[in-house]
Amino acid sequence: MRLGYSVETVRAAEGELMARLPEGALMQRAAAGLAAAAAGLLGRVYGARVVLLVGSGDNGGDALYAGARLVRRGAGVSAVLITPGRAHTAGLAALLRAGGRVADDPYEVLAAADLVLDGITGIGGHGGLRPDAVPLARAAHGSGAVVLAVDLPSGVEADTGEVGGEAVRADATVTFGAYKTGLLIDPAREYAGAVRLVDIGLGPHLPSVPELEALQHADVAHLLPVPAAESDKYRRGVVGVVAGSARYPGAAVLAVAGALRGGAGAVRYVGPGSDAVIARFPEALVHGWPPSKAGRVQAWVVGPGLGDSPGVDEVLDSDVPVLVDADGLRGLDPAVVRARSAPTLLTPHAGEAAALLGVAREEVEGTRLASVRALAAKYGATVLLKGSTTLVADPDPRRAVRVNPTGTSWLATAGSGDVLSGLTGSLLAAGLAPLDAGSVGAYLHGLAARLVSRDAPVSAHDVATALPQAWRDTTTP
Ligand SMILES: NC(=O)C1=CN([C@@H]2O[C@H](COP(=O)(O)OP(=O)(O)OC[C@H]3O[C@@H](n4cnc5c(N)ncnc54)[C@H](OP(=O)(O)O)[C@@H]3O)[C@@H](O)[C@H]2O)[C@@H](O)CC1
Ligand SMILES: [K+]
Repeated sequence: MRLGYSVETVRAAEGELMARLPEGALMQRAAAGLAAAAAGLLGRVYGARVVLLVGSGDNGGDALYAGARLVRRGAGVSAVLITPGRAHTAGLAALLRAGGRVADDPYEVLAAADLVLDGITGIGGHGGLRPDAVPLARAAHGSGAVVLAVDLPSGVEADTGEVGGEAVRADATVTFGAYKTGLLIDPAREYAGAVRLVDIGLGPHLPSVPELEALQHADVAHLLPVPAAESDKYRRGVVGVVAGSARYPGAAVLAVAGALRGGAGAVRYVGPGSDAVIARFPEALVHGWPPSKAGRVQAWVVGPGLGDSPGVDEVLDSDVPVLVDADGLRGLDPAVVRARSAPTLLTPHAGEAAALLGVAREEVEGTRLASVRALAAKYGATVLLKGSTTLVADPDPRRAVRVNPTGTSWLATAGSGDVLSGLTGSLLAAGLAPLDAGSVGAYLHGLAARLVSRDAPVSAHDVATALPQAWRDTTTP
């Protein structure tokens, strides 16, 4: 599991650790890790041209000390001081002592740089880059040099992943002690490039529950349902799907395609897409209206391609977990969801989430973490917010929000959400808790898309077909 922490949590842990160490020791650990990563990116340090963008805080201090280490290995290092006279005093002295220099013309050194260390702001920065830093960040980006962000790309919000104004676009980021939540969430995640964590000994001082969790293969393998020897299809779980309409029969087929590959022992389908479903999947059990007469299920999926067809009220009336997606979310009443005796999992994209919250879509896209938490609180439900970084929030605000690391922009394709609904509903029926079902579903779905896409467009059908391979990949050590 990759864990993300808020600035407040990181600062508290740093404070505890710093109290036990000699002054400056923590910054030296950070600078050593940063210099090693910089050397790795450069390949050959001797003779390389390195530029440090140095802000007025400790983030600039890290860059200056790392710069001093690179000078000692033969690099030519120039510091660009964003606010001259306010750079980290001891760090600047160390750089100059080692043989580094302060740049006379920032744009000249940037144009010739092999590597730029972005030490303008770290966890102390707010509100995007200030105007004096903006042209320098742009020049770094346009220079052809590798841009390595110190702790965070300067200008992104460390806690939320929001990017309020301009920010540094990094090729890679070295972050200290713990992932900051913003590094795992778009849009900031995109600005960070490849993120490497440098251990500075913070671990024992961090709380056991982070703000954010990203599952990795081993976590998913641990959560996936495995049938016992004596399992029959009913014990493995039966998932019911209410989806599709005369207008969108394909949504029914795709939701069932996902459900058949999510570990449940059987899939029941109820709705106007029966003919299409049975023609494609003879193994599905199709039933006439209403869902309550379809026989026992352990979880329902309702909504994909439903149009104005009924189904949501009937399914929410049941006493088993329900996943509500797409058309099922339209006008969904929080009181009805809150009154349910079994868990509910909502799976909106940003537009649907915006409608449920009564805000603009852009607001949800720019504040994904706050939005998913707000929806989970409003509905008393688990919420999976689909998008460039899919987030899953539990209704209990003390639980960490899960962030999906396997997404790919090729997944933004018609019908892929229907596959995800079916898959995740199937995991619910197989007995996973909603937070686990949502995060494991998103993980497998993203991985399946990557497997079939390999940087080319994919169809939702392809994604469903690749799910068994994604499952196998996560469970094969
Ligand atoms: N604590 C530790 O143990 C360790 C911390 N470490 C490192 O320290 C970093 C945190 O350092 P920090 O707290 O000094 O804040 P930091 O991110 O440098 O920025 C604050 C300065 O930036 C300025 N500024 C603010 N907004 C701005 C903007 N939009 N655009 C431009 N400038 C802006 C603001 O200026 P002011 O408002 O005062 O004018 C203020 O002076 C952390 O990320 C990690 O790298 C590591 O060494 C490991 C040990
Ligand atoms: K930075």
